[in-house]
Amino acid sequence: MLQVSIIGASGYTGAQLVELVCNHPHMTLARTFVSAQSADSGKPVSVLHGNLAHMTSQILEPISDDLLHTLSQSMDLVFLATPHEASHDWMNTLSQGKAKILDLSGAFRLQNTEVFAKHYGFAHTANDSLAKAVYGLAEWYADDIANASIVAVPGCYPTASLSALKPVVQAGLLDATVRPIINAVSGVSGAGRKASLNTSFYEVSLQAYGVLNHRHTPEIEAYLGTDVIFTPHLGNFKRGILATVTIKTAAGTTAADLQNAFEHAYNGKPFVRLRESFPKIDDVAYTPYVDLFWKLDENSGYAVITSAIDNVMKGAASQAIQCANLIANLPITKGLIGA
Ligand SMILES: NC(=O)C1=CN([C@@H]2O[C@H](COP(=O)(O)OP(=O)(O)OC[C@H]3O[C@@H](n4cnc5c(N)ncnc54)[C@H](OP(=O)(O)O)[C@@H]3O)[C@@H](O)[C@H]2O)C=CC1
Ligand SMILES: CC(=O)N[C@@H](CCC(=O)OP(=O)(O)O)C(=O)O
Repeated sequence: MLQVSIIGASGYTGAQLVELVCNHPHMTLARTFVSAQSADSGKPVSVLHGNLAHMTSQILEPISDDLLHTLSQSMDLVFLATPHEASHDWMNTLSQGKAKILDLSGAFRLQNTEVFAKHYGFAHTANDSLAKAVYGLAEWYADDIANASIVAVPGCYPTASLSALKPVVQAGLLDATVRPIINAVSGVSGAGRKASLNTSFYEVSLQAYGVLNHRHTPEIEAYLGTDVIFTPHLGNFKRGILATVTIKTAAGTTAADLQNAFEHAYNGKPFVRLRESFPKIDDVAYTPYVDLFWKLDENSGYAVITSAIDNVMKGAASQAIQCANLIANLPITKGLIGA
């Protein structure tokens, strides 16, 4: 059994990981952590997340530098479901032992440290760890992930956006002179569990934010290889992302070409469902799937692709488990689909 610890286990993605690890037939949840000063340290994780009540009696422990070192030596897998700064500051210590680290934050997704500093607001100084980090978009970088000691699990919007766009780029069907336009709506769980006015029940409506400067724009561009216009929106629902992606296809592209591109990209990829109509958020909420559908106007060359995911699952925790399965040489579906 793989010995697993989760740091940030009281948050939305951390608690989702607790559930997935407890249900995983090859993983044992050894320890769960919150920050050193957390008001929740000493509490059972199931007191904060009642859906876990039947599943675990794990207590949330306060993390410390000494413990990071211990975990690096004693665990097989450590999941970081923590703020970017915390993951950044801890990675060098955590990654020095045998443990493989799966980081759900954005701290190790961008190899360009200037772009990182501009979008994350602090300098990247964990150079050795950054050099080792592999981007965890599981359907696209499986071989690299399988051999990685540090996985930077993608952001939720980049997962939805790249899943829609990469097949088109890979097949050479994108007119690269016209930037893809991504409009995406996320449920409030995307903003994390901490209380804030913007995400309180009475305030949340449907609104664009981060316009033309969201940190996921450079992440999408880095792993797509082309610039995009990305506009996130906050919606008044709990879980899920619906991304509507408008592209100009290369001259002469047919509907059959697009169909072939998606079928080729996702043949044998059990978490990607190529749908026969436009997916809705309820189709994927609380699941590890990406649902895709598209329509091409062959006259104008414009196509609209819809991508739907659960931000906490495929956009974070279940994608991290996919990556862990790859590292452990287990079937990628283990603990997520079927037995
Ligand atoms: N929510 C989502 O849909 C997605 C989130 N992510 C990323 O995953 C990470 C976790 O997100 P999410 O679960 O939403 O966040 P939450 O705010 O819900 O949870 C954050 C967790 O980290 C703990 N924490 C906060 N500060 C520290 C610290 N300095 N040291 C140790 N633990 C700390 C919190 O507990 P406490 O403060 O009590 O210590 C809590 O357990 C973030 O980096 C986020 O950007 C990525 C993809 C999707
Ligand atoms: C609705 C909402 O606020 N969503 C978050 C994205 C969550 C995510 O993917 O997180 P990281 O890239 O930070 O890991 C945001 O826009 O900041």
